[in-house]
Amino acid sequence: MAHLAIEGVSKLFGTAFAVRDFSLEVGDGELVCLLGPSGSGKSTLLRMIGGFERPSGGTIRIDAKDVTTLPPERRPTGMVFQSHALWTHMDVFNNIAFGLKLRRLPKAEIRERVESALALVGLAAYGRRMTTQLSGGQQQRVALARSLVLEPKILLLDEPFASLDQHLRERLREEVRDIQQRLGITTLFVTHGQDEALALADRIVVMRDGRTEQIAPPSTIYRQPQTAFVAGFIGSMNFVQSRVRNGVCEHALFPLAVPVEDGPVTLATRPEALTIRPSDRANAATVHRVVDFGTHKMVDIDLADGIRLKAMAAPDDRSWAGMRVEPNFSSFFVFRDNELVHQSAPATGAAEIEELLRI
Ligand SMILES: Nc1ncnc2c1ncn2[C@@H]1O[C@H](COP(=O)(O)OP(=O)(O)OP(=O)(O)O)[C@@H](O)[C@H]1O
Repeated sequence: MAHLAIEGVSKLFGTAFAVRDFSLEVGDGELVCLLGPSGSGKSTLLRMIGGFERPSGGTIRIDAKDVTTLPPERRPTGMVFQSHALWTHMDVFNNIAFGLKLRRLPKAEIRERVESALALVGLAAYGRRMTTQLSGGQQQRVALARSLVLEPKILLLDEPFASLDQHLRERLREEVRDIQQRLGITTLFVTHGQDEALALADRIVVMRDGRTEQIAPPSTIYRQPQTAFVAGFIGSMNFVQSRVRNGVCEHALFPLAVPVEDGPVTLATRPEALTIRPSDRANAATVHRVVDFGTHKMVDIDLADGIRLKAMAAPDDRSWAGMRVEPNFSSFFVFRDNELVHQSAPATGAAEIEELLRI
């Protein structure tokens, strides 16, 4: 178990910041996901924590000890990369034992620790296999065991399952979560998959251009996004450019009262917070497309002014195809210059979020 404190860390490559003034504390046994688009600085940050990259500024502490300039082998961290780089001339056992042999541990202890690491990742019977005779998922499990066998205080995972198919990825991430909880190991997990972050994390750090957009537990990130970027990056979101005049967000079809200063705003609402009802108003929206997911229907509607919104409808027999409808927002967000300036009454319930994640 370990506590990680990152304070004002930056990384410059030439004149460009890959990570800028980044701060984060990760508690004992916590699993934090770094989530963000390609190039947002996730890997660079992880590599700095692991000692593979030296920060241009700031400090990194593990259990109050400053490790900012220590090389990887002198840090209590273990890193698993996207490409596992196993040794092909060694069998699974020796791949995992390698780090322990470097530490000159007694043979019996090495055997015991490798065997328990193999059991932990579900490969107890594979010690004598060559790594070339393993599937992609098994190879990633070996890479994980190779890290865990060194008993790191902090586990760093850089998109470890990115090259695997969806089904296997889901299974392995559940296994990692189980192992992580069983060992109580402080973990940072880099991903650009929002499902992965929502499924795994105690807290999510949403990154953009080397900076933090928001740090919060998954349900808060989903239900109370603090920026338009976070709102659009996690889950499905409808955005409508609008303007507030005298406390009303003006739109012909859905004028909404919003207590913010006059001026341009971005209105945002999740599909599950947008209901539709049949309408014969002259400027009613028309249903463009209906996709039936079994648990619910996703209905694309076109407003008279060319805006397309996604609404969620009940999985009943009603055919919305081609109908004229009126939208109704049960909850919405208002952003100005990327910042949240207003959120209507509580957003969607946990059951709806779960349903959404099953899509
Ligand atoms: N060794 C390097 N030299 C120069 N620029 C680099 C180097 N490593 C990373 N960068 C740049 O730093 C920025 C952040 O890269 P990084 O790999 O940390 O992003 P990422 O969020 O992990 O992206 P991805 O999801 O694609 O892995 C990018 O603009 C990248 O081009």
